[in-house]
Amino acid sequence: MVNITEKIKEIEDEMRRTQTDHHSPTELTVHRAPSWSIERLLRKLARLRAQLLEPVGGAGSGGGAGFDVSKSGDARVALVGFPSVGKSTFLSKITKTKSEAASYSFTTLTAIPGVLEYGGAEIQILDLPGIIEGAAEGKGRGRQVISAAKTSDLVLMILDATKRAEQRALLENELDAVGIRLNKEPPNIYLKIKKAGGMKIGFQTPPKYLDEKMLYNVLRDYKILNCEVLVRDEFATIDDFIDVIMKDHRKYIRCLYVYNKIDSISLEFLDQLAREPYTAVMSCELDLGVQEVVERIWKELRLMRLYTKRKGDVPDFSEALIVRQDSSIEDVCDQIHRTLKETFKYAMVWGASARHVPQRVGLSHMVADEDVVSIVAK
Ligand SMILES: Nc1nc2c(ncn2[C@@H]2O[C@H](COP(=O)(O)OP(=O)(O)OP(=O)(O)O)[C@@H](O)[C@H]2O)c(=O)[nH]1
Ligand SMILES: [K+]
Ligand SMILES: [Mg+2]
Repeated sequence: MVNITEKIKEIEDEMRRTQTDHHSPTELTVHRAPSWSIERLLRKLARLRAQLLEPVGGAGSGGGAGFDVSKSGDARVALVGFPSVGKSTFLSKITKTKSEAASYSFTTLTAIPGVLEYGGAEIQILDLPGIIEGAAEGKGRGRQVISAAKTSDLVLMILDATKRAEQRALLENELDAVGIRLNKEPPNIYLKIKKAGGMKIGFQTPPKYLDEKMLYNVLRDYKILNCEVLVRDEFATIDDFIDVIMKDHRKYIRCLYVYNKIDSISLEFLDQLAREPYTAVMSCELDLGVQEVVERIWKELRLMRLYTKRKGDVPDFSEALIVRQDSSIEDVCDQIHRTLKETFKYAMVWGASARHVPQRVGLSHMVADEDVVSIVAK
């Protein structure tokens, strides 16, 4: 068998020759459309690199495991997208890690972690191989990529603003197929499986898309014969109900759609993209909007930075304590130490959550971003 890596090298050499043959140095602008022969070589290269991604033993044997990269920092963000949309370029821009970027597809063959430092927080950014249609069924490293996405706190779906609009829905379908629900809350349906007593099905408000018979049939399909169901959402669908039954295999993750390469689209189209929900636009090449995307990442992660202060000392602004939004002093205690709550007497709070500064508060007080907190123990 001919070595794929050698073949790839041959094509890369040929591309280099073609490029220097056809263009004088002054013509070498970034936005130049590739010539026909270059395009052919790029396609060939992508095909070969896709073979490198195929799991040994054929498609589908890649299994459900992600890449062997341990989680670190305060949160994990996965860069998911089709090949060559600029995932690696973005990682190299916002972290100190350099991930190889090139004009051919499947440049990245494994998960490359980088650390984004944001106001004292450390966010792990995972650059991943590009995925293609059929990824959920195990095409390429698709399964592995999707598993990595499943472990993240935020999916950053990187899209190429110059490519057709369907790319977004195609990717969403791939993630949906393995139980990832983007920007969705778990359905508001109560289900308790029991040992006996038959099915008890109730609706809090008259349902629009469901009835008792439909739920009964689904439950029977899943061999759940004894249970209690209360549908609290009048707009719940059968798919929502199945998600509740399959809740151990569902993951609700926030997603930010990021259109890259806006340097190559019209202003009108840019304006249209930027208005879509959960969407940001950027050009890594021209360094446009990149910092805004970083800020959106921080916002979507819904984290807060707190600073601690010892009695009589100045606050320690060198190291932030990272907690989820909607955290109380009790959550803060748990974050600092497992048993701190037991000796907790009161806390002093400076900042946006304090009615007057400082405010003396108890465990149930809700903190705000950039508050300074001093815990006083018994
Ligand atoms: N015009 C333009 N090109 C860009 C931009 N960002 C990245 N590129 C180019 O897009 C190509 C692909 O970039 P990569 O960072 O390798 O893309 P990727 O998504 O990591 O690709 P794979 O790892 O192969 O999936 C490279 O030639 C980049 O120089 C941008 O903002 N505008
Ligand atoms: K690439
Ligand atoms: Mg890459």
